[in-house]
Amino acid sequence: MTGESAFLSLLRAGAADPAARGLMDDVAVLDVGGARLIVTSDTLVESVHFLPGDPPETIGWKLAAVNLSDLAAKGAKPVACLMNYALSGDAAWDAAFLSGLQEALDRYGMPLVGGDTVAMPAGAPRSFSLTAIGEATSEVIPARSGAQAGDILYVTGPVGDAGAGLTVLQAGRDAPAALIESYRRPRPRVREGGTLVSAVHAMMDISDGLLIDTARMAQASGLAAVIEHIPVSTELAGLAGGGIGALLAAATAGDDYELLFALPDGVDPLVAAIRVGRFEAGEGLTLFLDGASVPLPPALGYEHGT
Ligand SMILES: Nc1ncnc2c1ncn2[C@@H]1O[C@H](COP(=O)(O)OP(=O)(O)OP(=O)(O)O)[C@@H](O)[C@H]1O
Ligand SMILES: Cc1ncc(C[n+]2csc(CCOP(=O)(O)O)c2C)c(N)n1
Ligand SMILES: [Mg+2]
Repeated sequence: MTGESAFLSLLRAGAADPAARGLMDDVAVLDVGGARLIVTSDTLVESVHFLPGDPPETIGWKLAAVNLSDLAAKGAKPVACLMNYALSGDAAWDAAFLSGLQEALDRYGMPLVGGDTVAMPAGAPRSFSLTAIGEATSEVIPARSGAQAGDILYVTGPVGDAGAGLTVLQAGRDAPAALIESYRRPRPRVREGGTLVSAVHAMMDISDGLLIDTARMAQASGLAAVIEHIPVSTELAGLAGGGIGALLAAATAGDDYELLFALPDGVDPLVAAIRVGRFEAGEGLTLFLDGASVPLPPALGYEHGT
């Protein structure tokens, strides 16, 4: 057993508490004294989640943003967060990281209320974790598992910009600033999540890629999903073209932090959204683009340890 999904399967076997939602969701949901808290935790590791040369302000921003994105996926209102910080060995770098973190926390109203600080052995990669706490804003908190046959699948924006930004940064090439910005400073869809929460049958954020995250929603819901459209930005189309290779790269790169949600056919999403597919009885994921069936790529998205 090496990969992330195999390890999660082991964890799921022991996740009996209802708050865990079977470890099949973006968050835990805790009933505490009449209130419902939404809790999520994410880690960023140097050379895994960000590049060693990325500006430290953007890494602080991204640590907050990836957690806020999971809260957004449940329509939760941010309440507070805790951070586990490994000193970088460079005080100016640490201060710049904190300024970027604070900017995001101020923007989305999520105060830092605690955490822990350590130093790592010399040469260790930088690594930071944040645990975000939100408050439910709806009676039913959407899971990944609620999609129904006939539902339409939407995303709140195009996919693949961040992945393309990473690719050009890794290659040391020039790229439209928007792509690099998407990679370094993702914008969590907190407002959209709050609007969508009462209408959707299922909702999650796209962190690992449109294809793999759709497959997860389909599996959690006991349905088949058909992807019929892979939306890309004009910047990405300008850089990579609209060929099938470019579209599949966009749908599998991950780091998008758009919301992916299922709505009954005919229901208006009420936020800017792009229709990407539908759910039907059965199981698995199929791709059907421009009226033709397209074989799935070997990897549907990003998975640690594979
Ligand atoms: N080491 C762990 N211990 C306990 N639960 C875990 C662990 N790793 C993941 N989980 C849980 O497994 C579930 C699925 O995790 P997954 O990483 O697929 O979702 P996510 O947090 O939305 O994604 P991302 O990490 O890309 O933001 C979540 O409920 C998560 O809290
Ligand atoms: C340097 C570098 N290489 C690769 C990637 C791509 N990447 C890493 S983790 C992840 C999924 C989300 O993370 P998690 O599942 O841990 O929340 C993605 C898409 C990156 N961001 N930076
Ligand atoms: Mg998530």
